[in-house]
Amino acid sequence: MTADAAATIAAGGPPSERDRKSSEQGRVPALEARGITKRCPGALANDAVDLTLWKGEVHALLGENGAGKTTLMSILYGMRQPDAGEIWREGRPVTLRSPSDAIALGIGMVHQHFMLIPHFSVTENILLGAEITGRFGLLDTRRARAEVLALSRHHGLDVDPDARVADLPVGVQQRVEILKALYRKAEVLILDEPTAVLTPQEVADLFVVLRALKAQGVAIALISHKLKEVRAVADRITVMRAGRVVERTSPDEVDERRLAAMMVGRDVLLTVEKAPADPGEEILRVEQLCVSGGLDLPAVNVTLTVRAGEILGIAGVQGNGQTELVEALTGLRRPASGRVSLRGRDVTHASPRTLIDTGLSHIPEDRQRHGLVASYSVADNMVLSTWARPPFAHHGVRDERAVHERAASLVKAYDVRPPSTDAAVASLSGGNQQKVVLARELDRQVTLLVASQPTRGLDVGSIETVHRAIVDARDRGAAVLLVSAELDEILALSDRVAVMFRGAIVATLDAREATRERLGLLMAGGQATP
Ligand SMILES: Nc1ncnc2c1ncn2[C@@H]1O[C@H](COP(=O)(O)OP(=O)(O)OP(=O)(O)O)[C@@H](O)[C@H]1O
Repeated sequence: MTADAAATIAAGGPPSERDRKSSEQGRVPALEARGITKRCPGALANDAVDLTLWKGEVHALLGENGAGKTTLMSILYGMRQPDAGEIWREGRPVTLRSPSDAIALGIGMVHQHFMLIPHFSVTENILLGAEITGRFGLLDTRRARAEVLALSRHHGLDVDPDARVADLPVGVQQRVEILKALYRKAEVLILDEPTAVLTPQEVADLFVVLRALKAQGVAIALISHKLKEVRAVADRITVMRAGRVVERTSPDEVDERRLAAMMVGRDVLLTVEKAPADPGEEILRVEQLCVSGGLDLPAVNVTLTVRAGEILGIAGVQGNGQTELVEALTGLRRPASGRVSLRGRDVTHASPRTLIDTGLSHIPEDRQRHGLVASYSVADNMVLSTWARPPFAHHGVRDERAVHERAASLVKAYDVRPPSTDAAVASLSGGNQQKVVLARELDRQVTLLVASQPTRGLDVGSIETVHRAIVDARDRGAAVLLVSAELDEILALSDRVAVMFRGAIVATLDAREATRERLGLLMAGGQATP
């Protein structure tokens, strides 16, 4: 086994110091992928990938969008089957036909989109599919509740077993997902971009949990695009590019810049270069816009303005009304009262179509729901709002050549991979889907750009492209409203920063006065300091 492991590692690159030491000590890996290959239409998603997970380590999987990380993790969790290669669990080859096989072997996974039932309690969610029954097959809820409580105490995962999942913040819901895996006796835990939807405090809390699990011997595989976090929590790092493992390293061997370059195969600017703003006429005026929130959401009441040639960043912890505000501004939600004007024209109740015709571009927070038609091709998505007009149609007849020529040039300009205009958008990785939205929205005369979480799920190289594109739109005279839960993004791009808390804008600062600390305090409901 030890020699095999060493051979496996050698096949995909040099073994790291730790691999070597552990092999020498005769330890058996918790989980191993050996030569995993997975072909997808138009892409080799995994190409002879080797990965070794040791007990008691956090192993980060990094890679540019479309590198094959999710595919590999889905295979290790039995959701997809490889075309070639083997999976070994504690020194034995195993076959994973489904997630139930993986769970039975002590492998758990927490997906990016949680799989919990919102109206069930924490205990009910954890038990689902693994119910404890007493005599006569009846559910033993008291015992189940006690076990959930004991498990959460044992692992330091603080949750109320009786709370309704829908009432819990995202970070706590994630704890429920982790507990669900641990309840099924997971010794290997796969986490797919676990910090993408968390607030900075929730990220810190999660890392405390991960370190505790590690100390108890759990092997943790973690997909992430956030290099700072990877360096903070990982013991080892495997970097993938175009389906292959390209580097194996550890946080003490590399800095962020080097990691970024490993991921995308070139140097990446981790900061955006931009000239000071030169704001022109007022483009967007929002006056006491009231939008009613959902069941558990705050009502929104906002007043703001954005001028041509400036970026107004809206900072805030997610769930403070940003989504409702953006939906009201882009015609997706009816405001209850107030007024919105675009270049002086009242557009308070305008339809998305009218808004697009007035010069609105929108990068939506949820690209699957509001940005793309997944079953349509890349080309069709690129012309989603313009296909019935010249140059893409004449007298009601679509000009296929014009559509494909435009789509091909956008695919090239935004580096969409694979570079096909015919591929269904559903087959692209998340980051590449985002590039399609971005290309379409910026490829027209933009008066107002509303960009909501524009780089969520994107790799550092793509973030650089998106940030550049947003600053370029500003420099061409667009007014930009940027909504982001990422403080780094707000600080990097904004000329002014407004902080949203409980549905209201609690402060607006010049970007030069906005520091992480100051914004963090305001985002948590603190007072602005002079
Ligand atoms: N079901 C599928 N059909 C066609 N192509 C697919 C399918 N699943 C994955 N692919 C392709 O396989 C490659 C790897 O995708 P995967 O989702 O694993 O990447 P990733 O590294 O997780 O990317 P991201 O960071 O953007 O989530 C991509 O080129 C993707 O287009």
